[in-house]
Amino acid sequence: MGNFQSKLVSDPSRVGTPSSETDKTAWRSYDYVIVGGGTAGCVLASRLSEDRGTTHLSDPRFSSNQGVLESRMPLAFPKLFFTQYDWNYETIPQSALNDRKVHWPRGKLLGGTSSINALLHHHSAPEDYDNWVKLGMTGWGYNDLLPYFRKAENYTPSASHPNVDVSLHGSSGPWHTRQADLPPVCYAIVESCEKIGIPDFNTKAGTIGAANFIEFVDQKGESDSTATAYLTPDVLSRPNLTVLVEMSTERIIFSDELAMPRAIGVELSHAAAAPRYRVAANREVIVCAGVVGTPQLLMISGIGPKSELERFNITPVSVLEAVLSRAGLATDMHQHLSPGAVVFPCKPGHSLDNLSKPIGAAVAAVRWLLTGKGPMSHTVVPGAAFFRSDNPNLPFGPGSEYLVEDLTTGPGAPDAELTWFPLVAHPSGMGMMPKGTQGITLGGILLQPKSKGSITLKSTSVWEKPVINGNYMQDETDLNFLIRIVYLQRALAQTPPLRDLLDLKGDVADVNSIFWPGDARPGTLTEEALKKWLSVNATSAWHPVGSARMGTSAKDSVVDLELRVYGVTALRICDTSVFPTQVSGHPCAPVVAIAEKLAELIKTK
Ligand SMILES: Cc1cc2nc3c(=O)[nH]c(=O)nc-3n(C[C@H](O)[C@H](O)[C@H](O)COP(=O)(O)OP(=O)(O)OC[C@H]3O[C@@H](n4cnc5c(N)ncnc54)[C@H](O)[C@@H]3O)c2cc1C
Repeated sequence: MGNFQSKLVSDPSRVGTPSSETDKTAWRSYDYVIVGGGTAGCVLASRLSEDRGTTHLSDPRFSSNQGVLESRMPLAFPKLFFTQYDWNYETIPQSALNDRKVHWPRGKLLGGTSSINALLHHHSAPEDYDNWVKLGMTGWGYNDLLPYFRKAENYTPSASHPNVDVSLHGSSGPWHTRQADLPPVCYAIVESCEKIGIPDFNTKAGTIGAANFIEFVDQKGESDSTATAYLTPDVLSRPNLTVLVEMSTERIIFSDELAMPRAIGVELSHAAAAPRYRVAANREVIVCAGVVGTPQLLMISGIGPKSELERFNITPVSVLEAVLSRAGLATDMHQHLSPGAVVFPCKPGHSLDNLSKPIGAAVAAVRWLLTGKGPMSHTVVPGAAFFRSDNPNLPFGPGSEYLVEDLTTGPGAPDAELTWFPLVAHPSGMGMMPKGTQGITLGGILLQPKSKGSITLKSTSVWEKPVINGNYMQDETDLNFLIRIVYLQRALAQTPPLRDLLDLKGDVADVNSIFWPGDARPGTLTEEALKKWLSVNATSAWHPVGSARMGTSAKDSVVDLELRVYGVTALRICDTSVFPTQVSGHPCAPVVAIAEKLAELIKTK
């Protein structure tokens, strides 16, 4: 479409037709209308516009990723939390988490959550996808997706990481990945992991293992979101691509003239009370609004569970019970849960805690600006160990007494992850601690929790956030997993070479100290105290998926195997909401691979 000089368009009158115009043939039209310029949306916009099909991409309010320094400086991503670039969702009070509301950050700028995330490039376990095939999703196994993981990626090997199996990585895709130079403590942790029985995970030996991550950071040391990777100046200058910003899609419009409703366009606006504009989709509307935005928009547009549509008097277009809603019920939104940050004191010179001093941060920032190197050029959570909580050879200590179920996707897949931060992280993992404190932090992720969450409409307006219920730790097995993770963290800290860098005294008796339970006095580490600590510190690990899942039947899923929404035509979904089940790792590279696969599928039809 169009001859826009501006690469990002924020004036809806230039791209749409006022909603007062009822003659659909008069609406401005595009071949594809992509709702949501997030992680998956940017991939689709870029790939679909390669062949000059017409693409229109929309993203709400806070427009460009350009000029947002914290989105380009790898270590700085937590600084975007609670800002205008974060949707700032939160759950309702969680009874098992001391009635706390849990923050759910989501990116509100081009690139979506890939513009505010921790930059970890991880495929998750092959069995996760092979399990999708077992559930009937032919064509979505690991070997089906691997070419798309590779197609997206432009990996630069590093002499300091010779174990990486490069056959699993692409070398000519748009998305730059690499390994960073990290503080020595990060390598010491990997060595200690090997000593307790968790080997390197970057090899063909499998996804159970420990390593410092490959990060989506380019050769200049800058974060590479899908916006910077896929919407380059060249792509943005394509005459057939219009990227619309500072706006929300308020609803999908369907034609009622056919036997099966057809998505014919969307309605957009700047603000709840602003004028509305319509754009028509000649071929398809593709919703990429993310795990919260997608089910919300579907329900508001008439696609969702009968009871939820009735509750808000929404005219049904397609009744699909699997769109997440159902107030108060645990449905199938998969998520990840973290026990919280366990901090261990360390000897001087081994952590990045100098960055908590303004002068230390300023020197590091200037170094990064001038050279692209130094601590600002890598993520704050650079490595992890993936393991099975039922591995009898791991030193869970007293944690072994807490029973866990096998909820993994296969014998080679992990159910838990132990992460590390080379500094003292705030208890919620998002900030720096008081001056003078030196330490390293071990985090953790329960990868396959038994408790599932739900999303419910609050109103019929996209301008009002929906109700999110994480439903965390409603099943005791989830609590038991977290207890095992904490005991494994303590065992790791006691293992050289990590132990030699730490300053452990084992005498912290105050359960409110940042060094409890990491350096706890043994007698204080009672079951009651640890469970209380977990209820106060456990939090979301930022990976909800599956709120509009793929499946073989409209009875228990929302999209078919080509990501087409059941019960309507010309409407697809492509984002983490379509994951049929949770992956036992990090979902950003998987959703990019899914978007690459869908783009090819659409282009070759
Ligand atoms: C803090 C944090 C750290 C993370 N770290 C990692 C990591 O290191 N590695 C990893 O693999 N995963 C990580 N994740 C998870 C991962 O980033 C996300 O799962 C993934 O990026 C989600 O992609 P998506 O396409 O589903 O949605 P998003 O990227 O969130 O995109 C959705 C887009 O839709 C837009 N939108 C919503 N509603 C509307 C509407 N009505 N109209 C128009 N646009 C709309 C949003 O603004 C957004 O741009 C992290 C997540 C968080 C929050």
